[in-house]
Amino acid sequence: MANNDTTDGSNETMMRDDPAEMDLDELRDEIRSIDQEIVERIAQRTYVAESIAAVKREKGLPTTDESQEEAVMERAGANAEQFDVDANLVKAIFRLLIELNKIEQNQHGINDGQQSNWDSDEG
Ligand SMILES: C=C(O[C@@H]1C=C(C(=O)O)C=C[C@H]1O)C(=O)O
Repeated sequence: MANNDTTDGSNETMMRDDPAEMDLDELRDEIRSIDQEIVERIAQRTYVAESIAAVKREKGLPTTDESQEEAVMERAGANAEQFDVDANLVKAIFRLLIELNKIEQNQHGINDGQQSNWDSDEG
């Protein structure tokens, strides 16, 4: 087996076995493990954003920062291109991650009055 240690934050998919030599169950195990890592990293991203929101609150700043959001989106597009995946779809995922943070921040009572794009009376 290849070295599957992912703790260094490197792009682990590049380090793993050749998919052509893995059977379906092994490949689906690989996906399951990656899916768990993705959700874990999303949770970590949300946790850091909550810390940022707390600092902003201390400083009397709004939680939403549109110029920072634009920088995040631009970075997402550049990273997508680097790894040869569809930049627009990756940016759509990052738009959702930003919205997730805003919803979490609202739920923790640190709403600055700005609505998330996903806030709605319906649903
Ligand atoms: C995390 C921050 O707060 C909000 C959430 C962002 C995000 O999820 O990337 C970006 C900008 C802010 O609207 C931040 O300002 O960095």
